[in-house]
Amino acid sequence: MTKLVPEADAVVAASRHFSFPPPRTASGGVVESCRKMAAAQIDLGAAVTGSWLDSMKASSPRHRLMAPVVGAADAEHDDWMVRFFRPDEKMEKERHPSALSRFDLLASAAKGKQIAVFLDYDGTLSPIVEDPDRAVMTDEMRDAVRGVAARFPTAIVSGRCRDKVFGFVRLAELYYAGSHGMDIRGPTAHANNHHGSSKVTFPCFFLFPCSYTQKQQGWMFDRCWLIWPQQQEHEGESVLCQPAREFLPMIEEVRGLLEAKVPAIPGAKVEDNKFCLSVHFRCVDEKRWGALAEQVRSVLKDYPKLRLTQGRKVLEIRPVIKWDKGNALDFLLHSLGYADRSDVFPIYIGDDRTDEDAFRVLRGRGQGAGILVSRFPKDTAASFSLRDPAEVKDFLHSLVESTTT
Ligand SMILES: O=P(O)(O)OC[C@H]1O[C@H](O[C@H]2O[C@H](CO)[C@@H](O)[C@H](O)[C@H]2O)[C@H](O)[C@@H](O)[C@@H]1O
Repeated sequence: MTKLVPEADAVVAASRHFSFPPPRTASGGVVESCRKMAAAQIDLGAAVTGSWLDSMKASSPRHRLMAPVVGAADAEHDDWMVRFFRPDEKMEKERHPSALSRFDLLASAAKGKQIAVFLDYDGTLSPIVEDPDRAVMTDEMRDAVRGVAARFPTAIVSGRCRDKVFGFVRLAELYYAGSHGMDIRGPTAHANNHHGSSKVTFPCFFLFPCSYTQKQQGWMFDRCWLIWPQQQEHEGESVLCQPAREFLPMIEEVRGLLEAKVPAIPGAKVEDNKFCLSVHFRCVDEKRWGALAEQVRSVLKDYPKLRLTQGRKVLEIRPVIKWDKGNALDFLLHSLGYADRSDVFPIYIGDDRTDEDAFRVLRGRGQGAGILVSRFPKDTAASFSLRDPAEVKDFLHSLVESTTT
């Protein structure tokens, strides 16, 4: 049976929005710009150089593991939400109000704008569990996501391998950004999609037949796939963006090395996320965390083109290119043709540190809302909060209801 994890460790969230298909660009299109953006942002100093063990402990604070009574944690959370709240002041003055109880704030900010929804997976759409292979999503959550996707461009933005997260979500009408945004693909089905914002402005190798769209009062292309031969995975699959393609052989090599070493630490597990790797230590005795960190370090020292980041009880190994969920959000906004529009309202929901990159993008754009999923107060660039996936589901339903005429 899937074991739910009772604690809440370090988390943060972000949001993203796509409009499809991508706009034409002078530099050769959105894939080319994806390549250039990645190349321009190589982060040579990102490898963890301090104490890995300290960092692992810091990301798993004891007070979160040992919150003595639920009431105490609740009080702390409420304080976090309302610390700077004054009813007459603007949204920014409220610290991280609940996106549910202050749905009115969010709805009024979004009024008249094109909403787009970006969803992290683990800890956001599915509860954190001990076995990463069992982090399934409920049918109720799937229905909620389906409802949102029928109204707004919707994307899953996950650290997982894209195929794997698709296997959990199983909704073909969504955009998927796997491997922390290093593997982005558009929808493969439209399923009652009435976004009303799709315009074909991008040169494509394949165009699907166009159709008359009443809402737009004109002929529109239903769908358009860009096939970039170098990055195509298999026949018929379209890939929008894979900025770390050249790192695949290296990641594969490191995966083999880690899989040979890591099982020596009981409970440790290597997960292949295609353009990145996860080394899980949720089930490792804390006394062995240092040994695990040393195993990983001994492998990575020979790979200066890889860097290490941390998630929830997981060490994440990825290419040194500066490409994260924030870049993926930017890319998708460009792809949707929303990048320069002021009437767009991207909503990004996530629970992990990696989602902060996307929250920051929203802050930088001065658009939309980042919603952090967390039971505990945290430093975050998000504007709103939700406690857990159950509240995320309720929020998604509220979003649909508030925009149903
Ligand atoms: O960006 P995300 O979709 O949130 O993915 C981040 C990582 O999520 C998964 O690990 C986390 O969830 C597991 C299942 O609940 C849990 O066992 C683990 O401790 C968490 O770190 C996934 O397995 C990783 O590969 C992702 O990088």
